[in-house]
Amino acid sequence: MAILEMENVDVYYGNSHVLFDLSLDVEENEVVVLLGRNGAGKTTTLRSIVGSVPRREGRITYRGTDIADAAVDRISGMGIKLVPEDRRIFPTLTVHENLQVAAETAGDPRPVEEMYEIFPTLDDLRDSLGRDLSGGEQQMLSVGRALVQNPDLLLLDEPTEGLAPVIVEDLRRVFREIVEEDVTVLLTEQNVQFALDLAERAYVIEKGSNVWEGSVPELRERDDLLEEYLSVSVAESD
Ligand SMILES: Nc1ncnc2c1ncn2[C@@H]1O[C@H](COP(=O)(O)OP(=O)(O)OP(=O)(O)O)[C@@H](O)[C@H]1O
Repeated sequence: MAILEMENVDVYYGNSHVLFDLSLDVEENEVVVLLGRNGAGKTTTLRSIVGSVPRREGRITYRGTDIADAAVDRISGMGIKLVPEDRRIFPTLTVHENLQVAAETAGDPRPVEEMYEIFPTLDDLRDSLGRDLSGGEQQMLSVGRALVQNPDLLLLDEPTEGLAPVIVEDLRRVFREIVEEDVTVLLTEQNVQFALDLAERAYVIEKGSNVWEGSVPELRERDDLLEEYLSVSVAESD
């Protein structure tokens, strides 16, 4: 059963029309990836789900409740947590404090210590300030801050952006463990290889519109789509 449903959604920034009749759904315990080039509308789609940009047309429902006009706090309170592209950790708090603050603001948090089991790298950095972490460590902390809040649906916006390949490899291992925990995830990615490795189902969007949806194994066979909309070859995505 779909827990999140977006139907025929249109979003504007001022007069600029950015999402056109966009539809997608995410089922419980599924990992779904939203793929598309720079500027395709991936971030805007996630923002419309969490309520930070209003939709002008269309329906967005979460577990059967209409959330299209709901406030950001209410949507967060329903268990939808976004890890934004810019990570937004607290630079002057330690790793441990960052996790504690996130846990304290959640209704039903997980124990902070569990985050150190998922991210052993963070365990060694408990007393380090957020601003002193590398990009990969910040990304782990940012995901840890969302996970400690025990999300019902985790939205990840380009988690590998700007990270060195060796760090992406590390993240891939950690994310695999996370998705095996039965968390429901909708992620956006430009790193097709990373995305196809984690997700079960994919949507491809171009200029704010759906151009394809299907299973990841099907997408791997679609060299034409990967080249046309994502500028990668099948060989690169293997
Ligand atoms: N705050 C804003 N005001 C006006 N236009 C915006 C704003 N944010 C994004 N846009 C425009 O909306 C379109 C979709 O942007 P969006 O960030 O959703 O794409 P994306 O697929 O996430 O790409 P990226 O990988 O660059 O983040 C782009 O044309 C972008 O320039």
